[in-house]
Amino acid sequence: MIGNALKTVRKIRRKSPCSFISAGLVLFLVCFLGFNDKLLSHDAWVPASYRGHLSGYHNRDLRTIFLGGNVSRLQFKGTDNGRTAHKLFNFKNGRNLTATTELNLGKVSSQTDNLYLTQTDNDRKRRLPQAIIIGVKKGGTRALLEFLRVHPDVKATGPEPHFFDKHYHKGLDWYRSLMPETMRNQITIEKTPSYFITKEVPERIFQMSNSTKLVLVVRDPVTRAISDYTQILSKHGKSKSFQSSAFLRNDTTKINISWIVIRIGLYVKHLENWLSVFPLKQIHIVHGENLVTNPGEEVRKVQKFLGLEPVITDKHFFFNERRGFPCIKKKLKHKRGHCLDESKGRPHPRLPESVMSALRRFYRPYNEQFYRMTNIDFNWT
Ligand SMILES: Nc1ncnc2c1ncn2[C@@H]1O[C@H](COP(=O)(O)OS(=O)(=O)O)[C@@H](OP(=O)(O)O)[C@H]1O
Repeated sequence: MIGNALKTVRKIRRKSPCSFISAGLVLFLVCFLGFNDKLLSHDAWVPASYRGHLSGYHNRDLRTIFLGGNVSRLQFKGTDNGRTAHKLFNFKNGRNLTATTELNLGKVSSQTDNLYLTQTDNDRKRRLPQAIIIGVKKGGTRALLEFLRVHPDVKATGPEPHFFDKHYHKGLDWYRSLMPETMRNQITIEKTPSYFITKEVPERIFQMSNSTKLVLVVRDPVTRAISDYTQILSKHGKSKSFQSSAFLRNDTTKINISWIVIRIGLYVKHLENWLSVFPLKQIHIVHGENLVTNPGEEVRKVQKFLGLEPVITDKHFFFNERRGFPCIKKKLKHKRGHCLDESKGRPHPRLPESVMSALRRFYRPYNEQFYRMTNIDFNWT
């Protein structure tokens, strides 16, 4: 039979080469499509809470599903009155499902539901950050980054890249190589608190992208300075006293502005430099004290500023009495959460009241200018 078939094929090729080529083409398409379909079906069933490449998550009753990523086929398997039921979505040319896309799953619903996903183009790659936490040192920048990281649409660098202040000569490709891989719908973010006080940084970030979203966490400059000094003590062991560095000739009315620990707290001066390049609306300011007492509120505002779904809510936070700080649950269903390490929230040395009031007096006019510049009253004493 095979011999006869081969003979017929040879006959057609001799007599009509065109129809032979067309037949071959049709055969190829059939094979390719069939094979392709098999490839698609090789994707595994995954739990509905799967967040992997698609950063998908579902709401409590599992009747709708929210996904991010480009998907060509999405199948939902669950139960309907005890019977297995399927719901299939076919997106012919792929569909970019954003975090707000709602797909109606109809009656398919149960706790054991599974998702079957096929992505056309996940477009995973390293991207330059669209958002940067620019400071301020000791303001609570690590806490904010760790909180934001819980959001499925946020990817962050671990260590501080220090690209725009220390490693600028290495170029943007070097900077990009430090970034985590992201999907198109995800936001890449990094934090380097020294950017805030480095003169050249705003212009350099603007050159990278003038739409970069900037986040600044500020904290009472007096406690910030003591926090900074505490870090110096912990790194260098016994150090000069706070007073001997902060005041000239031990005179509490003569503040040593050239000491970096004092200078960082002149927020208005540094912000002026940023506002010569970026409009204020592109800089979101986080209230550092409120980030400790009401993290849910501050994170909600940051999510809004970054154009993210308000995934992280008050429910994600719990207060750790021993640490005296809020910690975060990566998933609501988790019993335990993630607290920052012991280098955050160190006990501060107690300074004499005369030193404290001299510092408060010194910072007050700068703080008031800062409130006016930002239109926010931080109420620092
Ligand atoms: N949730 C939570 N857990 C722990 N610590 C918290 C938290 N929220 C804010 N903070 C405050 O963050 C301060 C450290 O700030 P930074 O992370 O910006 O420091 S650094 O510039 O990266 O060194 C750190 O300062 P110190 O208390 O002086 O150590 C904390 O007061």
